[in-house]
Amino acid sequence: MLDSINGPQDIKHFSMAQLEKLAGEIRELLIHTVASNGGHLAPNLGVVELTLALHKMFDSPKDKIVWDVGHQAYVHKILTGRRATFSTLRSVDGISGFPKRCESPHDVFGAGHSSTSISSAVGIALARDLSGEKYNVIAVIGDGSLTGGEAYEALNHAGHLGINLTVILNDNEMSIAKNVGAISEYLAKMRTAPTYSKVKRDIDFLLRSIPAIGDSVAKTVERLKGSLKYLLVPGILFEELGFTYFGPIDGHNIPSIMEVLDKTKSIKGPVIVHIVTHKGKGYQPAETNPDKFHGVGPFCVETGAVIKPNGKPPAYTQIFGNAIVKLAEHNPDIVAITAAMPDGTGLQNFATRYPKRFFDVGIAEQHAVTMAAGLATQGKHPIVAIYSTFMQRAYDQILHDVCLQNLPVTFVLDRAGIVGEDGPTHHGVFDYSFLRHIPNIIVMAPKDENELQHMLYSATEMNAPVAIRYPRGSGVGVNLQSEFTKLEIGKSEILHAGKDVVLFAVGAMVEPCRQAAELLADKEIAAGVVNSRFIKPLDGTMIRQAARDTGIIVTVEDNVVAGGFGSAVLEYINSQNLNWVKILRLGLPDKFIEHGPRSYLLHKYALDAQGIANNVETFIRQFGVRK
Ligand SMILES: Cc1ncc(C[n+]2csc(CCOP(=O)(O)OP(=O)(O)O)c2C)c(N)n1
Ligand SMILES: CC(=O)[C@@H](O)[C@H](O)COP(=O)(O)O
Ligand SMILES: [Mg+2]
Repeated sequence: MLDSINGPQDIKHFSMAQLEKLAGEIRELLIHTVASNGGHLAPNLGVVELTLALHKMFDSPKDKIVWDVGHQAYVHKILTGRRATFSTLRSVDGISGFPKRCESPHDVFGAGHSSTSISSAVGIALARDLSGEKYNVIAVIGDGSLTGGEAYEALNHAGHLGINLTVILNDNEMSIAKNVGAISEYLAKMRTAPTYSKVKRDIDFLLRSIPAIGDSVAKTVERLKGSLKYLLVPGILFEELGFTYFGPIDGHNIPSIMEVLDKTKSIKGPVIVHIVTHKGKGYQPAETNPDKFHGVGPFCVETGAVIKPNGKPPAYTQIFGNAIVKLAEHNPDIVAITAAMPDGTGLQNFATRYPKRFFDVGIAEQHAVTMAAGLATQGKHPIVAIYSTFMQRAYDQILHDVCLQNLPVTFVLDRAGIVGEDGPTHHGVFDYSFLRHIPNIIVMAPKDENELQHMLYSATEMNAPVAIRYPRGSGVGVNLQSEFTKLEIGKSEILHAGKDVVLFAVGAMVEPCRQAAELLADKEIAAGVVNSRFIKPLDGTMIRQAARDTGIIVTVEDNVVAGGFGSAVLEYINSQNLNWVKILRLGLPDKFIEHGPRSYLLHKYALDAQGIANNVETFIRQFGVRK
């Protein structure tokens, strides 16, 4: 049946039985494709029936379906002409793991970062109304994404406008980990909102108990009041914002979903449909561990065991997670904050060990940073662990709330540089550029796992805003030191000298530069290598030394060249009138980097040893090696 699907029109005539059968086939395709390619399995298994109902009841791409985060849009892609290419999911030149406008007219809005769907849907609906066109606009947002502030900005505005649009709230009680927050608790109450019969029972109980006047009656009245509130106006929060609320309904019951969607078409103004789903539905390992199968690497379908590349050194994430626990033992002021990603950032051990000093704020990066600033004003030392790409959300909070007040907050940016298959929405390649120009901040990047430990310790001893960034995945594989040492701010280190050129490498680029120097030596080019360590403040002494010794400097970073580390060195050289210096800046170009394996992309963009060596050799030949 699935092989006959080449577009949503192919399911319009399907019966319920056929749709149920198709759902089973889609689940099989999801499981086997993600088992091979990796990806977001649990979220997609949870929206199979919803997506079928949406494409049955609406007419995409005339009707616009917007996905929040979009990590759960695989079924949408399968139904909208990408079944045959679905096996290329997240692979080089294959289809993206997120909606992309350039990939299909059915992908009406690109996504990857959370809580944007309602805002974009409002914009699309406004454009529709301004041009007098007629079509439905639907935003699909998860309960986790509904913890993101932008979602409320959009709900507030949509209610104010009274605009015609439908929000589908996919409530599976999960963000990546278990969902957090008062909204999540409110949704739980609505999921378990008392049915009429329960309220009736309460009333009966009350009446029977009148002779026994006392606290039992008072409690019952209280309970009755609580019940009535949810019974008489379920979804009161949304209703008060101007939405018509439907739900909660079974998000795996296609006829129920279709019935409600049909009703929404005739309702004026914004509508919210609250569906309840099971993340990972249809694949036992994912149903049991929806957090592990939220985003998963290749795995064995039979057992659900993730296929781990053997012999890999521990990930930087793990090094950070262990180091922060160790530091917290001796420093009671250390508190840790995550924005809905305790596992991804490595804070789960800290959370277990120091539950009172750990805060998961939900997908709320802006709140996380300003809350950290508040904590810092009262003597705490917050460690804010947020992926580089998601830290972009909190740029003004870093600048305005932390750095302007020069508060001791440590930002730990995991997934910096090229992340790989998540692609352009997730590569953390801008943080050097959006951080280094902010006054008061110190920006560091470790060459290996030991230096990460030293940087973390140093940051907790510096009474200033500090950012530390490191890449996704394994470290270099050095023997881990048990002692953490304090680094001198702004001090870099010479790894080895070279009379022809000096490579100023930073962070994850140090190791490939060390290897590149060996390749260059075979070409009789003596390249020095500096582990720069600090993107801000720069080690001016080292730069001036290199200017005098070789007059040729190459900077290497896994950040965009524009405004990055190399730009900082260039500015410094200019400010010191070192006009004879020739400088080559290696890094990522002024474009969004596509998805693909991290190693493949580093090679493609010449940020592996061979690429760096080739570029340096070409540059040197151009200016002649100093005799
Ligand atoms: C701004 C931002 N922060 C964090 C993330 C990481 N992230 C991706 S999906 C997700 C959880 C989404 O939960 P929900 O919306 O409930 O979708 P579900 O996976 O449960 O279907 C998070 C935290 C992100 N994509 N964007
Ligand atoms: C969809 C999303 O934003 C997250 O699931 C992200 O893909 C996690 O990235 P890691 O797999 O690097 O933790
Ligand atoms: Mg969820």
